[in-house]
Amino acid sequence: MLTGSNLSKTYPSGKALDNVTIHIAPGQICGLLGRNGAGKSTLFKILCGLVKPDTGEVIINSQRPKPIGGIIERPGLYNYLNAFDNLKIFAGIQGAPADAASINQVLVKVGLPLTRKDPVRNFSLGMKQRLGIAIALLNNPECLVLDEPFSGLDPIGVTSLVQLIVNLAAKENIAILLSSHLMSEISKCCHFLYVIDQGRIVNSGITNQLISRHIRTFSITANQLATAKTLQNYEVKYGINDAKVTCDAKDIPALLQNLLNEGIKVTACTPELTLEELIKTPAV
Ligand SMILES: Nc1ncnc2c1ncn2[C@@H]1O[C@H](COP(=O)(O)OP(=O)(O)OP(=O)(O)O)[C@@H](O)[C@H]1O
Repeated sequence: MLTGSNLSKTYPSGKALDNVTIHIAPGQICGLLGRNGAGKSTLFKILCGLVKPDTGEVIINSQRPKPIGGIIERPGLYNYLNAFDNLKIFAGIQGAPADAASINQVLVKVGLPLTRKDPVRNFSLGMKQRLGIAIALLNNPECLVLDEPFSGLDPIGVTSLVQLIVNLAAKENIAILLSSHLMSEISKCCHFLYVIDQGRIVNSGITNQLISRHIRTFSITANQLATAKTLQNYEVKYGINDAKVTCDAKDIPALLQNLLNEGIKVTACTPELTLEELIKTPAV
């Protein structure tokens, strides 16, 4: 169990964290959502013991040799060495088993091929992220913190990293905290979400509940939507291929029926949620 309790931090540039409290249970994946400069990295650095908070404390109940491991900003790698040698060096630094079998086991755990013997400077961003996670996993930590793990990855890279994170939480029973400013990516793998803005937690909750509570925008796809009379009763933004309609979720069945009555066949109706909405309208 990882608990950050009443954490505050002020830099000369201003207040970066303001009385932040978070909890993450073993096997749980928590997402920290926030815009640039919201305080995500500062919180991660405090949790990892890299920055001292002005007030508050971090408590990790752990029987494992390493309470917490993680990647903050980018994984720090020796780019001129291969993945195996990177892991061997970090295992030496962290006092983790550095024999070939143990290193290969970690490579397999994060889905890196044992056959790649070339320097990691040749690796794709996704592979570098995996190697960073492998280094963080050395010594079997209780908690894993990943700062913007999906940044720069293509959709296939995101999907496969999401799968890795989900597997790690479930199989290794690790408490995982990851940050992002993108709703769609973080909502795919997190059990619980915290929303941070200007250093404060402004919203939080079980992911599904938080999302359904705040959805007010639906993307509707159909032919001839621009001429639909039904939509004249709603706030609508027309896109090239869809119309974004603002309304309560309970109004959607009637809206779709009215469109059908007009002869407009809806082919997709997708709920949309932006970070701005989660920041703007906190939970009651
Ligand atoms: N070492 C530092 N010295 C001075 N100010 C800092 C320092 N680190 C962070 N800050 C400031 O604290 C605030 C929060 O920064 P932080 O990096 O924690 O945000 P973030 O949510 O991680 O942003 P991003 O998504 O852009 O990485 C920002 O205003 C930032 O400029």
